[in-house]
Amino acid sequence: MATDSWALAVDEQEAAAESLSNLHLKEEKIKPDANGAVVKTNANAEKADEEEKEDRAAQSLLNKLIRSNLVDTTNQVEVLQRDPNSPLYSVKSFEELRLKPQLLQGVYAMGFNRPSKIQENALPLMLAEPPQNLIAQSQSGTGKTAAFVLAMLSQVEPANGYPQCLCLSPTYELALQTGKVIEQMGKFYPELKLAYAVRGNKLERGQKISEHIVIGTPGTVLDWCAKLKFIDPKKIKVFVLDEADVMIATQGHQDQSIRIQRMLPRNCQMLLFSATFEDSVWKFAQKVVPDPNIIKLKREEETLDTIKQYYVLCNNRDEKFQALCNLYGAITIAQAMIFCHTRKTASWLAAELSKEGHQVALLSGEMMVEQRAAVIERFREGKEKVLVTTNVCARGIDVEQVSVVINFDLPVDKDGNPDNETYLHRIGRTGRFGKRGLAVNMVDSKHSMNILNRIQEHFNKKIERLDTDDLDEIEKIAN
Ligand SMILES: Nc1ncnc2c1ncn2[C@@H]1O[C@H](COP(=O)(O)OP(=O)(O)OP(=O)(O)O)[C@@H](O)[C@H]1O
Repeated sequence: MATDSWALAVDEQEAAAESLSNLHLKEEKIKPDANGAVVKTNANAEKADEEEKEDRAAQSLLNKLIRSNLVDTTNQVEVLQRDPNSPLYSVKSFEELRLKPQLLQGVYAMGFNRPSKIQENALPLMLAEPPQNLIAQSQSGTGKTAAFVLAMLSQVEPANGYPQCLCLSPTYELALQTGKVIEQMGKFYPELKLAYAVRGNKLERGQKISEHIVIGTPGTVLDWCAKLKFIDPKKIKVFVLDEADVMIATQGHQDQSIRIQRMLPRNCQMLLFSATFEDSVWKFAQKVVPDPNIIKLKREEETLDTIKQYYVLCNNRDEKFQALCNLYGAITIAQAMIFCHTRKTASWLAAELSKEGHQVALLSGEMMVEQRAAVIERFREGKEKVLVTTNVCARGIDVEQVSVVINFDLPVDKDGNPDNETYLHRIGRTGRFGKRGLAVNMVDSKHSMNILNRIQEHFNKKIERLDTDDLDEIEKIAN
């Protein structure tokens, strides 16, 4: 039991450290805005909330930085119309939307041939006359940002030199990412101007903003609307709340967003987007989007059906390392990801593997988000065949071509129970990428054997024992 609680303590410590490093990441780069809205540097205060918030924002940014394609899905979009009697429009081409020619040109220049699943339904709703309110949820990468950017760009009247669209993002970095999409899509629309309401962007008092679209974080946007009056909120026609799930995990952002929303005119179009839809997100969404249409796109389900699962019985960490070395030739036929419980173990393991002459990449929470994105990018390009990482750091990252997963430590939650969801996400495959895969779990104590058994029971899928001293067996799994 002592080792279990030790492992737990380490896990918690590491998870906290991962998140704290994200705090540093922000502190180094950015100072809090006048409203103090950004990051509390006193990490002990409101610890849990802050960690969660920083973690989610960092994950979201990381996914954006490494994504090169639309995440496609075979699931159907669920649409709940405010007026169930009105016809349900969906479009299969961008032409059907009768966009301004400059915008259509921008869309095609981005390489979009046809609307994504969520865009098929969301775009006609958002571009309808009169404009409709919308709450939309679908996983990251399904085309939400592109959808609302197109909606904002369509509504702007460039002759009016004042802000007409307002978009809230949870962090400075995420605001910049969305700004980039606006700039790309509006490339052939040069008269259209964009302003960033983020800390550090100081304007002279008494000034009015002439840009048509303002994108920023809630604290600064609230200042610009209420205290400094750079923006006249009464003239806003489209209000977008992006990454609502990340937003509400951030202390203060929910209240600030609501205060901004209350300043907008009644006929302003309200749009809210989120990758997930927990109760708290839903409650928030209802507060800021009156009379909404609702669009949901379920995540593609992952299964363990095409995965060969094994476990290796060891007595300690060194034996696990030895087993891994025995397996190394077999697993590096493809690309492999190795998951560790803590950062310390991940660094140790990467160093030991390097000493053995193996070329491995290490993805760690200590790195800045951009550095992490670079590591993943190199791995995706196949520059390294093995990526060593921790659960916290790699949560929510999709590296599709990985067909071998090694759980150097089994995934457990904060209470020390099996983390089945993480196990499935690490190892499972969606129908679309229905490739075969291989998972090897390292077990080094009674406790971890118990975790493994519970995982096995949960999924009702047998995990076979593998003897890594037996070369024939190793050969068998590699094929
Ligand atoms: N219709 C489309 N056709 C092809 N690619 C698209 C289309 N719409 C968006 N994309 C691309 O797909 C990727 C994901 O799109 P987008 O960022 O809009 O998704 P998202 O749902 O907003 O993700 P996140 O929740 O992470 O912000 C981007 O690289 C984007 O350029």
